[in-house]
Amino acid sequence: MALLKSITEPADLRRLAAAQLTELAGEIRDFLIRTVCGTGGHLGPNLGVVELTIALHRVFGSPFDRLVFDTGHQSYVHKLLTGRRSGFAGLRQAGGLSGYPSRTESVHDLVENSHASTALSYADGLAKAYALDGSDRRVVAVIGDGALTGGLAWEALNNLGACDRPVVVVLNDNGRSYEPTVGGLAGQLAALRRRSGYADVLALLEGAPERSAAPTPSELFGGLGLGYLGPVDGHDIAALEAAFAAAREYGRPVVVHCLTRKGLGYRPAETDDADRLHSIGVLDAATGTPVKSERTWTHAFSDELVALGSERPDVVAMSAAMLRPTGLHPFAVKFPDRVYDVGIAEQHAVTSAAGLAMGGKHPVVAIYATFLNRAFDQVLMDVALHRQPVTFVLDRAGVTGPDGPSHHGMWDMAALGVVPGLRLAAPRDAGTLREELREAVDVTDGPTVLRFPKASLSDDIPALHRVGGVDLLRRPERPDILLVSVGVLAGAALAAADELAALGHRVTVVDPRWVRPTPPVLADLAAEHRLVVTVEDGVRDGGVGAAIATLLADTGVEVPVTVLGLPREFLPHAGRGDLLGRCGLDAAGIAAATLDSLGRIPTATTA
Ligand SMILES: Cc1ncc(C[n+]2csc(CCOP(=O)(O)OP(=O)(O)O)c2C)c(N)n1
Ligand SMILES: CC(=O)[C@@H](O)[C@H](O)COP(=O)(O)O
Ligand SMILES: [Mg+2]
Repeated sequence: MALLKSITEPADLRRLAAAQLTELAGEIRDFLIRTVCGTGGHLGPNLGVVELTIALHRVFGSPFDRLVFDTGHQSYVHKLLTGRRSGFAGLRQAGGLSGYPSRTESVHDLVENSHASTALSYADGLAKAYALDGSDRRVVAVIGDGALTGGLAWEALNNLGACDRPVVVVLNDNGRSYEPTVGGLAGQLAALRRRSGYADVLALLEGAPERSAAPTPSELFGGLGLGYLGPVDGHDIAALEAAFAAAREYGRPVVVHCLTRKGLGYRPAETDDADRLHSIGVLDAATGTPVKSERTWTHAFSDELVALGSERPDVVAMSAAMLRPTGLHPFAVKFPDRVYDVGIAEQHAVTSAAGLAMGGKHPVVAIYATFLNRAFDQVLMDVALHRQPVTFVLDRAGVTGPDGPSHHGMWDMAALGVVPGLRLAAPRDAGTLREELREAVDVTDGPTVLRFPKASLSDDIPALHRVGGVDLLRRPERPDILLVSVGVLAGAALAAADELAALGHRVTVVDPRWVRPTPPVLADLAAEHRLVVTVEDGVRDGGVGAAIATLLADTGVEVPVTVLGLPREFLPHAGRGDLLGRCGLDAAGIAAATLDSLGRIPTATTA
């Protein structure tokens, strides 16, 4: 590790000889395998960009020249080369290194958002700003072939193709998102990958007559007005440096097409046909096998969807390049012609689902809660306006944990709560997940949404009985507090009720199940208590609890409501339980907030 330890800033790279660069690449791979297997993270993607990142930092002068990493999951090597090796022991842990670029960590980092397909737009804007300042700073956007399937990237390419600003687009083409990249673009890139090597393309660009018979370097990009250099061997540092140096002087936007291999240098990743160990938990580094495997909410959804698929031939499934992470793979195996992977294209996924519904199908769009944010208009105007029966299954809802602020799925219940005709359920356990999924696909006149966390499953929580669609989980004699728990927080709510009961309080606990729109029966239940407390793992403002307070106000039920939820903040990366506790959404926090509210109820109204 001597060479890696000697690199504290990119300038240190430029004094290394070629042989040392190869040795450094080996040290970086060893370091990544050893540390990321111990912490979890994006091992496969980062093993694929070792040489590419070394070459980038040798040719471009970060932070004067700006490097923008699309999605940012492949920025570990960049972090190692910019002085953050010592932080990797705490990767993606509370107070530790972020798994994505972080402006507070380094001046070399720019974009923290882990949502794909944004880098080219940032680059376009940065280049415009530098052009206005008369600066000759270069802007380099590193984008994967998967991220290039996102529509936003093509909006940016359309603009870049018409300008003469010095933007370098480094296309990190490993042929995969998680799975092999899909769509017509994948075919085009595959054709380009099969072309001769980089030197041939340079000769072509220089117009050497013997090359004139070859096709133009890239109809894909050239046709848009962008330069194209490549394909380049993405693991040959000298070739990469030559291409980047040519790109740096190109004078207008140019794509450098780099061919890389995801997971290179770690056999379990290189041989993993699923997703080249794209995003891993803690692994046994020697074998590449997970240290622990547990049954999660995703498994419960996956199994029930397969069962539904056998009963309902109209049910089809859709993913935005995340077939396995969202649990759709078993459905795809059993019903290969009824599952669609549209690439990293959530907006297209939603509107295409509206089309499928108009065609008589019932699409189930499986997507991480945070990634649906970018398709809000499509849910609102393409699905709900037309009252189309599309079911959205939002995995990673609530606090996800290690992936940090742009991954927490905390906005859905507030954002989707304003969509007319949309119904949203928050199951509390596997049993209610199965039940509510079936209820959702039976809805024929509008969108339905289910949301559940990135978590292992606990035991099912039985209901005493159901009233107005709401499950009563606890119902003491002469209750004084109504505790409304949303989804997975039912366990914490019941534990809080136990703590309050030990202090003599009598707490009714209910699970609304379908939380948007607000079940009217909650007004009747509230009227029987002297305090209502709502708890949800979604943003508090405009969330479920706020809507319940509005219901009570609209129906004249004058019972105080305490709304507990996530703050309107970007929450850091940390353990999920730790973050929920910090936000007062564990049993102790719920009990304390309830006692505090009780203490503020004027005694005149005390029963
Ligand atoms: C909008 C959005 N959808 C989905 C994801 C999940 N995701 C993270 S990385 C990734 C694959 C990225 O593939 P690529 O851009 O080719 O990068 P590679 O991992 O191959 O280096 C996906 C789908 C995301 N980050 N953002
Ligand atoms: C970068 C990205 O968006 C995904 O790779 C994400 O990190 C996966 O999250 P999970 O590990 O929770 O599936
Ligand atoms: Mg890729």
